[in-house]
Amino acid sequence: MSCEPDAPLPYEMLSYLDSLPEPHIVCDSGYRIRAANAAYQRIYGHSAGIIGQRCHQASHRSDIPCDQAGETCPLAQALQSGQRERVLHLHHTPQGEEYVQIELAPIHDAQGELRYFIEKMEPLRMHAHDGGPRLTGTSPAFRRMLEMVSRVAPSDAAVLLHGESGTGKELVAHALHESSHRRSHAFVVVECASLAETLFESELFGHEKGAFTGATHSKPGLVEAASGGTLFLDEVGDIPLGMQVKLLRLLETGTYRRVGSTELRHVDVRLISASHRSLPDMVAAGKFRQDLYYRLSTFPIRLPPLRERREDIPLLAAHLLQRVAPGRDMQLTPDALQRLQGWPFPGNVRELRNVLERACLLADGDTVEDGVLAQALQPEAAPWNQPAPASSIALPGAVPSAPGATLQQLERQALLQALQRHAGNRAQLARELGISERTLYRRLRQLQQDGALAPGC
Ligand SMILES: Nc1ncnc2c1ncn2[C@@H]1O[C@H](COP(=O)(O)OP(=O)(O)OP(=O)(O)O)[C@@H](O)[C@H]1O
Repeated sequence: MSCEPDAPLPYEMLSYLDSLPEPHIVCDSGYRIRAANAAYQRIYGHSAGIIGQRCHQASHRSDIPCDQAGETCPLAQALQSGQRERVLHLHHTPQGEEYVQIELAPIHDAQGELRYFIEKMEPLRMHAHDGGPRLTGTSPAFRRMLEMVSRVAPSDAAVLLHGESGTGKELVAHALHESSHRRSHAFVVVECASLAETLFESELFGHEKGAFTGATHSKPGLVEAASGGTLFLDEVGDIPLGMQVKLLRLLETGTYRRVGSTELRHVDVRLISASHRSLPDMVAAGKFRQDLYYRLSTFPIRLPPLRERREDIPLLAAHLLQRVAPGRDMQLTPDALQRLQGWPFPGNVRELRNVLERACLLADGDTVEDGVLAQALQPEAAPWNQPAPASSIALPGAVPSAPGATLQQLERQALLQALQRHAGNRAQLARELGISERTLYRRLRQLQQDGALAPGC
């Protein structure tokens, strides 16, 4: 533990802090850093330099305390409340800028005087694995969402992530798992939209040998695979009604039965679910059980669409350019960046990623000029703006075009036209539309149910 030499802190306190695995610092009420523990030195490696500095200088490179710079300051809050305070801050660290969960505890002396503040710092894990996509953003809307993530991550509460397609729900689910005590166990994704009703139960709960035709051996389900870890139900609104009651039982009792077995099994999983559809509306329409909805949404988190956090586009673009063109050091010109910031992005971050990937393919060098970007944005716009080609194959129940058509009808028409252009290539079609393959699958299934598309198309 390193500590300021001319005013030694109680040895017992320093020795205790050194035994803790998380980075801790000790501050006085004048914001001065008095000591940093061994974990801090191990992780941040520059503790000697920060002793004697003010905490806002060390973490924010700011000469004024956080609360005077428009941020929440846990030390100022604790001075007022006399209690433990928690906040999420964006810190400068030797590894770059990093979101850190801060828990600050006030320490009193024998006379009840407030003497010190012990600050625990835990980085919020923003990606599923090193080198993988990383949750990126600093806008107020993004930070509000992240604050919720950091609050609920350490608990076992069921979290419901809701927001438009492409806003990063799966990425946030990973961040929740990685920032929880379950991170050394499995994170198992259940793609509810792509599981046929007949398969759902056996996929989720597993089955015994001979339970149904083709069950040649017994097989554990996804719930079992997630034991001790996190089960992520993506597009939870697509769970068949008949299955919802079984899921409810799992949530309420922690028990389930494999298909073809009477044996009741126990499992310990944390549940995170996601939906781009409004579950309360589905409850009102009788398509989703209310009791299950309440059970899943102990802690709901809304993911803001990209249009509510346009300030994040430059940072997101820089991050995504590295991902889509590794090793090329791609940059956008100021004009191109401005064009990007004016784009509506109905497909959110996924659409941004696709546009940038196309732009990198179209650009010859390391710079994406405005003209190239405009070209890259076209395929995103094309399905919504182009009239139906004259040679369009007549599909059963094709919807009318404007005037008088509703937005929903136009969207369906655009999808049918795009489908003709990409016959057979669903992945390419999904990329062009800026939606996930799962979302595309759902939309196609809806068209088939409505009779606008022949089954099997
Ligand atoms: N804040 C973010 N920072 C960096 N990348 C992001 C962010 N949000 C989303 N992405 C990227 O955008 C794409 C879509 O994200 P993701 O699949 O998590 O969205 P989703 O909301 O689950 O979509 P859907 O509802 O269609 O399943 C992914 O490539 C992901 O890495």
